[in-house]
Amino acid sequence: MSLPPPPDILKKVVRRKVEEIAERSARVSLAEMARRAASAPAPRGFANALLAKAQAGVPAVIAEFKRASPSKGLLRPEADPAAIAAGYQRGGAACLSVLTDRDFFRGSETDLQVARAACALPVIRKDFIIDPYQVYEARAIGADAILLIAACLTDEQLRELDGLAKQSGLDVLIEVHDGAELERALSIPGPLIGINNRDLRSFEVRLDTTLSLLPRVPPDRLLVTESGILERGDVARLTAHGVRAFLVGEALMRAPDPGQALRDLFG
Ligand SMILES: O=P(O)(O)OC[C@@H](O)[C@@H](O)c1c[nH]c2ccccc12
Repeated sequence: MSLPPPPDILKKVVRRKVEEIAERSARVSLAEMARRAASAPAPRGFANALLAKAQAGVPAVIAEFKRASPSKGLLRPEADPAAIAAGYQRGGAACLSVLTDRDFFRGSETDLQVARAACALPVIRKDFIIDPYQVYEARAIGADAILLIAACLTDEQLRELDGLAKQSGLDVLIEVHDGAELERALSIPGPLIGINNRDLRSFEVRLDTTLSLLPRVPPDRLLVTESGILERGDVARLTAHGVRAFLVGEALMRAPDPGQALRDLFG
């Protein structure tokens, strides 16, 4: 895993997504996917689960199921989503995040469905969502929320996908990495703002990304700090600056017992 990253993995992933969406909508039409979305079971309330923890003064943690990533290679390729999701719930997670991208993260829709069925936690579909088709698909497979990454969407796409998600009953986590993206995200109403400490273009991770943008996040938004939270010191540093919500993957997925690792990190 010491190879340098491709110059812009985000572009590469988005190019592949465009192909993937064409393949998928040839198999299951947009209209059919919209029907499946409309008949999916009621969402579990992703944003509310986070807000409840944060308001209670305990860290609101989104614990992530991730088998592999372009930046870290294989983390736990044979992991069992049911066992890990149940462990995350026992470990005190507020919510679950499941990577569904296949080609870059070795995830799948099935991983999300299996993980969600094994616990009572609300689940966010972690993928590169660029098209309404994927929003319906998220709802159809039972997701309670989706991630929208500002870096790969125009303002118009952000608004359209956000609106469609909310109409479908999904909560939305808008992810930003710099001040310009934060301004764009703040123009869209909603309780959650994700700040990704990892630059998806270079893979560089700096917790200072969160700390430097934090003063610009209004108090009526819940800031979710994402990526690179590896040890208790990281949590302490962010908490000391008022951060109340965390998205953590690698540190948990690499541990022998991910649920216990969650407790150790935040307990
Ligand atoms: O494994 P980490 O460093 O704890 O990071 C988790 C999560 O933030 C990361 O997986 C992530 C954040 N935004 C993304 C967008 C796409 C794919 C993955 C991500």
